[in-house]
Amino acid sequence: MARVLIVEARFYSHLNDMLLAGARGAIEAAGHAHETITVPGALEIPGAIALAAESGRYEAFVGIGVVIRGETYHFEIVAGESARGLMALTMDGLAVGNGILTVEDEAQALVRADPQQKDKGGEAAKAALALLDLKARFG
Ligand SMILES: Nc1c(NC[C@H](O)[C@H](O)[C@H](O)CO)[nH]c(=O)[nH]c1=O
Ligand SMILES: CC(=O)[C@@H](O)COP(=O)(O)O
Repeated sequence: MARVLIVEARFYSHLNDMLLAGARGAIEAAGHAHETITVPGALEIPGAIALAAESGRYEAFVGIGVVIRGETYHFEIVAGESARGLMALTMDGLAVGNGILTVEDEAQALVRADPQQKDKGGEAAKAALALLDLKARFG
């Protein structure tokens, strides 16, 4: 049984609740354990995963969050840099799934957060577990 750490940026609680339900459901369906920690925003997710990875307590990680475009360039920074940070962790050999929604509006977020619709939380968890399987195969 693997221990999966979910790192959520709780910027929109109702959306995160759906994303977390999808991610947790996927992890439990695969027979693994999960723990969740919360950070202020998506920009803090990669750093939190890096810190947690150093503990050696977890075999896989899932980033969960929602970034909705506002009026300024900040959307590009938060969306792009959180994704870049997670990709850097993956390229460094960690099993990381990216469940950070980067969307234009809440309607787009709702469809993607809902486990009964696009289930991006569950998708991210499955991606992390797929990388964990590859680590076992190639490790
Ligand atoms: N606007 C959103 C943010 N912004 C906050 C940043 O992620 C970060 O916490 C801050 O810049 C301090 O470093 N975060 C989200 O997760 N979603 C947003 O829509
Ligand atoms: C993605 C964001 O940072 C966004 O929510 C911030 O809104 P604004 O660009 O209007 O400050």
